[in-house]
Amino acid sequence: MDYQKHLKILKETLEQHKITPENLREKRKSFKEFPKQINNRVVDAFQSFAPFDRAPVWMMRQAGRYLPEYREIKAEMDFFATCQNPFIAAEITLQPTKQFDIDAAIIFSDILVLPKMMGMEITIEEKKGPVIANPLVTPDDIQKLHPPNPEHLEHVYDALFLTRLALQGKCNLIGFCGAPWTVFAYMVEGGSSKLFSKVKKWLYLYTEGSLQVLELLAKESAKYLINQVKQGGAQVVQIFDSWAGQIPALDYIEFIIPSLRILFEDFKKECPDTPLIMFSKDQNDKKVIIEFLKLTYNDKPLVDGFQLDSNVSDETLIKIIEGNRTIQGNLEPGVLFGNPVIIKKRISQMIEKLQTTRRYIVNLAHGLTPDHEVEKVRLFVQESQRQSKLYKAKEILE
Ligand SMILES: Cc1c2[nH]c(c1CCC(=O)O)Cc1[nH]c(c(CCC(=O)O)c1C)Cc1[nH]c(c(CCC(=O)O)c1C)Cc1[nH]c(c(C)c1CCC(=O)O)C2
Repeated sequence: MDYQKHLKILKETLEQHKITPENLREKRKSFKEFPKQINNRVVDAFQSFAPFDRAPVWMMRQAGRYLPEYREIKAEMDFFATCQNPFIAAEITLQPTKQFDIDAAIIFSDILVLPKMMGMEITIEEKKGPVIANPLVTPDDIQKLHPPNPEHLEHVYDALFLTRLALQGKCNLIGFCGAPWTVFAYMVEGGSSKLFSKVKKWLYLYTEGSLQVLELLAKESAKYLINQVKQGGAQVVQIFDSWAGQIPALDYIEFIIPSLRILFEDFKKECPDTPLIMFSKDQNDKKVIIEFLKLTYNDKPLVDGFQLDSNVSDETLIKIIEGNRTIQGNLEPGVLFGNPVIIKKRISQMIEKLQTTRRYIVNLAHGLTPDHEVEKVRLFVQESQRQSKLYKAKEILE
């Protein structure tokens, strides 16, 4: 397949830097300095005193099937093939930055890329989502897992590098990985699940084996994120714990946070200045946030910001603000199915509530889905920026 014809946004960058499939790796490894950062709003949202005109805006799953230009590529390529081709992955990452005036690009990849490289056989099937052919059934299966061959993840760093070059400093670049618990849940359930009974059986019956896998994933995820920053040029990282809400806060604190702590600490030892955002979806209990706030390394926070879903309580919000951490979120993406009146109203309410802190990044409560409309997404971006500016101006007048 001639994938090169799909490289529309990236074309100019490739020509300018004379990058070809043959020399990409070598160019990246010998590269010195990325273009100067013109828009640093997302990184600045982690510093209380950075200059501020409005809150930054980006959206989870901003690259994906709701964009016709993504569907065009996807019609010809398998999902993991798009992730593994750094040119295509960079092109798809850039697509939403052409459509909307967003302040960050998040690298096009998937949380399942890492377990795929650790021995899990994963495909993404239409309508079903991820399907794993060799799930972990009993603790004996842990032997099937192996650390990823570092070579096999280089394509992700290549894609980040190409994207960072092409962005020309016009917005920040975010790297990511799945949280150990969520990745483990896929590895055991064999795909998406409603009940999560298999992974719960592991956690409560095969506890030792579960903790062993969680720790292995934590260590490998940290290395992966460090490389996304140091090799690829990611400026912020986010950890997606999509299934955090499947177990009670008590168990999350006892069984899950210790592995996250390993991940955070390993990462921060190598990348102390790169902001880290944690997304523990549907796990907004104040007790969990307090545990995260307690985690430090060299007296510096391990978690710099929290991606929040729409159910967050005022008590939890106050803890985060008092802890001087950044808030990201949290408009229910379903609101964007509504008419402009309700969309604008909900954005206004979100900003009134969350922009009370300088450390705020506008986002959704979870990802965009294939049924979102490009024009409504555009309205979200534009209206969030407009209202954020107005809110800031009002604050100055008061
Ligand atoms: C749980 C999870 C996964 N992947 C991810 C999560 C955590 C966030 C969340 O809770 O949504 C994270 C993810 N997946 C993808 C990104 C890319 C960057 C972005 O635009 O945000 C990110 C950040 C691309 C993708 N990952 C996937 C797609 C759809 C693949 C396709 O085009 O067919 C995309 C664009 C596949 C995937 N991958 C996964 C699922 C459940 C699916 C199927 C969902 C679907 O079909 O929409 C696992």
